[in-house]
Amino acid sequence: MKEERAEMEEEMMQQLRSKATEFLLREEWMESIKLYSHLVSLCQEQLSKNNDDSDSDRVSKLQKTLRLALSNRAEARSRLGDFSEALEDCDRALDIESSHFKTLFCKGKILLNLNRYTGASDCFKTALLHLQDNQYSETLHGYLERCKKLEFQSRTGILDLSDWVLSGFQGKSPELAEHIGAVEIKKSEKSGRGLFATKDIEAGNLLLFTKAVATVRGILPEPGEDSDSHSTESARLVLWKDFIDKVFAAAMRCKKTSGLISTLSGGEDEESLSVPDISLFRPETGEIFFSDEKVDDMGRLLNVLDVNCLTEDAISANVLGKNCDYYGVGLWILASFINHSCDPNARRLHIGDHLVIHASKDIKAGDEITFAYFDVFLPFNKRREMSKTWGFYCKCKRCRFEEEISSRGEIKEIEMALERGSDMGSVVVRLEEGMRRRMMKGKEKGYLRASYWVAFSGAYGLEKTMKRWGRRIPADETVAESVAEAVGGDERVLRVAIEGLRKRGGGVYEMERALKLGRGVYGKVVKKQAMRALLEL
Ligand SMILES: C[S@@+](CC[C@H](N)C(=O)[O-])C[C@H]1O[C@@H](n2cnc3c(N)ncnc32)[C@H](O)[C@@H]1O
Repeated sequence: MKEERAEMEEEMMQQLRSKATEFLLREEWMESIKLYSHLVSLCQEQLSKNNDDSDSDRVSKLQKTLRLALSNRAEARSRLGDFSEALEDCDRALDIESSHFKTLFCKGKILLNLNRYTGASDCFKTALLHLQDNQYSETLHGYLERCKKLEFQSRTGILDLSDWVLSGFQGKSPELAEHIGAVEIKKSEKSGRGLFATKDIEAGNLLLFTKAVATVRGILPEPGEDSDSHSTESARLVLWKDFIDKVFAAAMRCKKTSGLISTLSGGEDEESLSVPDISLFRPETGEIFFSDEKVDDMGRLLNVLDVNCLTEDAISANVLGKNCDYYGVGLWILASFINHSCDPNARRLHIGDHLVIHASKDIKAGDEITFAYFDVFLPFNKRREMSKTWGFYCKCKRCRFEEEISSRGEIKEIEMALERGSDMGSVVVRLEEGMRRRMMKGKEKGYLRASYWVAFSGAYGLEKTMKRWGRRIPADETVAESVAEAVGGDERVLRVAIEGLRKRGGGVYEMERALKLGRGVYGKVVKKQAMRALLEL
């Protein structure tokens, strides 16, 4: 009787196993997970019943089936991006057979996806030791190479995208690691928390690079002949809805993601928010217990996204590769702790779904890291309006200085001349002479030149204007450098500097100056030759 039942149970398990495998092979992951889960329960039930069974053959057969079910369920779960649960399955399968090739391979791929390069590498190495079929050898070596490259990037924060840039951004964007440099989260004098440097950082060096929780991209119709602002807005709303769904799904799939999202500001009283330890954001920190997870509160999630999302085409960002043709929005968790300044010391670069943040000026240990939320090449009053739409008043050094002088007659005259559409050359001359009279120096000059950048670029761009005013206007490269030193450069400043360089037929020294400006704008992500290609030099 007992034997008969055992036979029936065995047959049932066989059927389950072959059906589940069929779904797995057909890539019907959900169905196969369902059946493997059933098989796992049956095996566990049988094993507990056979605890004291003297039939060791049967116990070992059951263990084998359980190991197979766990290993295959891990594969299916990982294909759905359910990495935490897939990892648990792998560990359980490896507890049964620590050298099981398929499970080691699957676990390695999962750890690689979770940016845990050393753990992934260990799995691939152990899998190589237990390789029975040489056809996998090349694949495993390929994975080991990838782990090595990504671990180096992650540890050193050094990227070299030269080949990709020199190929004209052909193919997919390069695979990037997660890197958190010399930074920490602390209370900020601006509001709530901010990101701070823990070491001196040279301009161009990378502060962090990180993959988005989710991104969406699309082409927004330009308001014009074929569409109006209403259709642009509806297209944006469709993308936004898709984005919310993606963030929600990512948070539901991974407890760590959901916990980290819950540390972000939802625009409430920021002073009351706690300061999370930077180690929580490191990929090696696995599952974490968060006491106040609030991600299933849709209202709060929407507020968090509203406060923390970044658009790729912002003026303070550069986009490399094909994404620059799209409107893109994303959520990058650690970058969300960076506050705004009109006198920023960092910029961002978008590569695929990665955000790369670099120092756009030299940063001292203890300084707060800031980037611009909006265009800071605008006069003080315009910037104030912009920061108001973000719900704060910027009180950075530059704003404090410009607020103080904003009521002066000469500033008012310059603004009126700009409004009247006066000759840009005369506006620049008026500003430069005013600064000379007031004996302004260094950064103060850079601040005002950035604020009235439109006048400078307008003047440099018109031969007629330069003929008339040229002798009373400082050289384009001098202005570009003083602006970059004060508020960090951007592509517009670079363009003016490079145009000037071209006109003068630029020597080695001038070329070096342009490359230095380029490193401030793009960061040190390419070697010299590729930087020249980026700058079209
Ligand atoms: C992306 S979060 C930055 C991190 C935020 N301070 C925190 O504690 O989570 C954006 C919010 O920070 C605040 N913020 C950013 N820059 C600021 C600034 N310069 N002055 C005042 N508040 C600022 C605003 O409340 C803004 O909505």
